[in-house]
Amino acid sequence: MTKPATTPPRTAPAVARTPEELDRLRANLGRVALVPTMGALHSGHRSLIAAARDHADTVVVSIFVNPLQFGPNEDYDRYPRTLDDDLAICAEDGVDVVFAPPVEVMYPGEQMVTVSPGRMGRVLEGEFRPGFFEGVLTVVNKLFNLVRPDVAIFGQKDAQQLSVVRRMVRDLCMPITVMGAPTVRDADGLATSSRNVYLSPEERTTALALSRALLSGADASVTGPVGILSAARAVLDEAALATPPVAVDYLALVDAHTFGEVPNDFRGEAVLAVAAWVGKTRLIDNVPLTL
Ligand SMILES: Nc1ncnc2c1ncn2[C@@H]1O[C@H](COP(=O)(O)OP(=O)(O)OP(=O)(O)O)[C@@H](O)[C@H]1O
Ligand SMILES: CC(C)(CO)[C@@H](O)C(=O)[O-]
Ligand code: BAL
Repeated sequence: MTKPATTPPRTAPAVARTPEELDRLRANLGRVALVPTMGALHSGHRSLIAAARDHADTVVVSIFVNPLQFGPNEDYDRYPRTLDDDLAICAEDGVDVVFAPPVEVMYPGEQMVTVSPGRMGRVLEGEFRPGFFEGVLTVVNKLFNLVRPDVAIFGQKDAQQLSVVRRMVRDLCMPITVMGAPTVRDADGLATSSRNVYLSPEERTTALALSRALLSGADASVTGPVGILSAARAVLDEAALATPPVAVDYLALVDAHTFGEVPNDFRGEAVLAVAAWVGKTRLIDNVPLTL
């Protein structure tokens, strides 16, 4: 006789919406891991939650679409908000606490004091999204102060964000370990992202050029920075002629620690990063390379 398949019991996470509710849950948490998110959870977020489980006794997921990191013409208003589905995923993945504050709780008045990312935050994403990293670091700082995690997990998919957060923790002596988790991709290579829901089927097909370009660059890694960039650029140039086209904001090969562009004789950890528009959707992707 075969044993019937059993599904593990689902326990709904405790949900806190205010710092006070969070404080009431604080007793006996042991080692705490925080996974900061903007919700609309997908397989990428779930991999961060799994990594958090491996490194802590208590997993806290924050869900907050942070207005401070969106520019005036960006997608703050239409960003997907799917809290009920997110809570079901958190229950399935054994998240202990979800911190989902309303905007008034995180920003009760004018945010006069903010965190500056320095020059690392002014290139690539920082150049195309002015104020973005200042908004990210300010909210991440608030989340760290409210949740007080021992470890915080961020995705390599947002490689510059991961590096800038690491640098904030180092430069401001914050007692937190920052961990990076690898990029999760769909079977066709597209990095999973909450914004992928904006893509029409045709746009999604075009969008595959981003991961193809990165793969092509990585395959050319023995040829050095110039060869890597021209291999990736060739794929993107072709995709610029597709219907609908890919419109590139940047393609860059940068030092993984400083996000400065690498010289041709560079040796060390690098990141080949791309940001591009497909229709009205802006996508980013990257691949880490050791040169
Ligand atoms: N495909 C992925 N693989 C690994 N980590 C990911 C992936 N997508 C997002 N993350 C990580 O999840 C965390 C929360 O990101 P966020 O909620 O902004 O999701 P997102 O899918 O990146 O959304 P967006 O579409 O806004 O870029 C970040 O640390 C981010 O790097
Ligand atoms: C880190 C973060 C949750 C801050 O709002 C956001 O930038 C994100 O989801 O990557
Ligand atoms: N995933 C980074 C958050 C943002 O694009 O606003």
